[in-house]
Amino acid sequence: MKIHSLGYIGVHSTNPAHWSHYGTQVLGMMDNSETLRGEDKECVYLKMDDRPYRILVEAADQDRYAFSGWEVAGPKDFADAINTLEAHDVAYQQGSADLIQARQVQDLIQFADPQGNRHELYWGPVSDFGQFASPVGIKHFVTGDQGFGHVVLPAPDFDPTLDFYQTVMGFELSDLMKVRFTPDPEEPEKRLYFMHCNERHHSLAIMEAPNPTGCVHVMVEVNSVDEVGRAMDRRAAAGVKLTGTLGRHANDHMVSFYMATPSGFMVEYGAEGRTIADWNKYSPFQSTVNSFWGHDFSVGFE
Ligand SMILES: Cc1ccc(O)c(O)c1CC[C@@H]1C(=O)CC[C@]2(C)C(=O)CC[C@@H]12
Ligand SMILES: [Fe+2]
Repeated sequence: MKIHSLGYIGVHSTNPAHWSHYGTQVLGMMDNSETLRGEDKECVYLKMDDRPYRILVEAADQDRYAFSGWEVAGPKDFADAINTLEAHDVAYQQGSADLIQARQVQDLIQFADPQGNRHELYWGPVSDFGQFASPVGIKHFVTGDQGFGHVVLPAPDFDPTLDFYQTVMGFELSDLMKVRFTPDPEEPEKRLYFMHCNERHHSLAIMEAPNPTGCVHVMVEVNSVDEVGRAMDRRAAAGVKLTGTLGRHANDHMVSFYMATPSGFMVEYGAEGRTIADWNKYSPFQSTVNSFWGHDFSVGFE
């Protein structure tokens, strides 16, 4: 299947109002819930560009990442995607009219990867082209054809999950890492595979470790390093936990830091990520370091 981009993410929250405050005052997005909320008076829609929303927060009895929404470019790619799922015996659910209305798309299906990570696939987002006006003065998030950003999902059952993303969903490998989480040399290395579906270096990564929050992190990208610095200040002012210090990644060249979200997983807030215009000229590598500099994750365990 041919995926255009990561369109939106869904999170579950025991208190969606926390996400409204976090989304507007820390992330710097707009709360577009008043316009989009239907019957569900609790859910929060966060807007970061000309789309009506890119983060959807649903009230639930658990704080966790809920689903990734993948966009395909039109009805033909949508039909092709369904054929591919059927050919691989992947169970999927057709979205109801109510769900399609709530998501503001033309058509939508839901399915899970072999690990149980939930996905939605849709085409034709509804847009009123309402301008993005950040409550904290961010010029713009880097989205468009590169999509929302990226998501890192847990995949302790690594091989079938990797195969699903590459063979069924059509992601291609950007690069990979083998990570040791403990100093114990007996402990086998865990794989971390970065994959792409457009010019963004990676829209998806899978990590060979469980995560009770349903997600390792999601990344959003702003237009300048100064904007990352201002987000660091807002993070500190709001008393949000820093989980990874500022650094520049070796693979996608992103300058970013990591912090907690109200639903347990982390958000990576970055700028200056590179794009790959021609993947035919690119060759995947294995990196042995996270970053050229920075990105100390030990602060998250303090
Ligand atoms: C290494 C790397 C490259 C590009 C990225 O966008 C990116 O997020 C990362 C770091 C991924 C990852 C993490 O999020 C949590 C802590 C991790 C698991 C590590 O301990 C190594 C890689 C880290
Ligand atoms: Fe990341």
